[in-house]
Amino acid sequence: MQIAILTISDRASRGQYEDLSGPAIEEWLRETIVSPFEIVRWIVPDGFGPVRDALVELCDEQRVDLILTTGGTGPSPRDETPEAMRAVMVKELPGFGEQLRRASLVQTPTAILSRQTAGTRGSTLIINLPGKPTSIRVSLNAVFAAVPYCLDLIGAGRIETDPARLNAFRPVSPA
Ligand SMILES: Nc1ncnc2c1ncn2[C@@H]1O[C@H](COP(=O)(O)OP(=O)(O)OP(=O)(O)O)[C@@H](O)[C@H]1O
Ligand SMILES: Nc1nc2c(c(=O)[nH]1)N[C@H]1C(S)=C(S)[C@@H](COP(=O)(O)O)O[C@H]1N2
Repeated sequence: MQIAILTISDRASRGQYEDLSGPAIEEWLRETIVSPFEIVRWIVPDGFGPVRDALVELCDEQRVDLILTTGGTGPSPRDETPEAMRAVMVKELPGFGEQLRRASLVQTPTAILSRQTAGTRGSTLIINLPGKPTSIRVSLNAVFAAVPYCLDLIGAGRIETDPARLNAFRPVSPA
């Protein structure tokens, strides 16, 4: 089971500030997932090309099971994560974006500015999170219960979570 964390930020990619969002995602995953997994961490600048190329390579060459992106989802001219997602995803899962924006609205009225979404390419699930480090926990807490079953459905690796932190929901199919 390989999980990629893709930080999308002009300034973090240039070393102008320390990437705090990628490490916040890694910390949350290490606290929550109890089955074996490896983490790959990449940082790319904003913009369509770098994000598209990173997503394609992580899906098609590295064959990771899950990609969590952070950043580039807003309306600023350089925010093109959703455009790159549209070029890369084969199936969009719009429920992720709906739930993520709803959960973040509790923190900030500007949550609706995020155009974040999720989707699959082959047996990889890609989920977008906003760039702000403080958005990470609320976002992952809001949607991750559905992630292990989604990975089962697309033929990706299996994730078990610590039930004290998060109950992964897997519907029981009738015998
Ligand atoms: N990976 C990150 N690590 C730490 N702080 C971040 C990160 N991404 C975003 N931020 C913070 O959140 C703010 C708003 O995020 P946004 O994605 O709009 O970044 P930005 O202002 O476009 O910066 P950048 O030039 O890095 O892309 C940033 O100004 C920064 O303070
Ligand atoms: N939980 C949470 N969600 C949030 C925010 C935040 O601070 N916390 N910032 C919002 C803002 S101000 C913007 S512009 C969008 C897009 O951010 P991004 O371009 O860094 O992805 O996410 C929104 N979602």
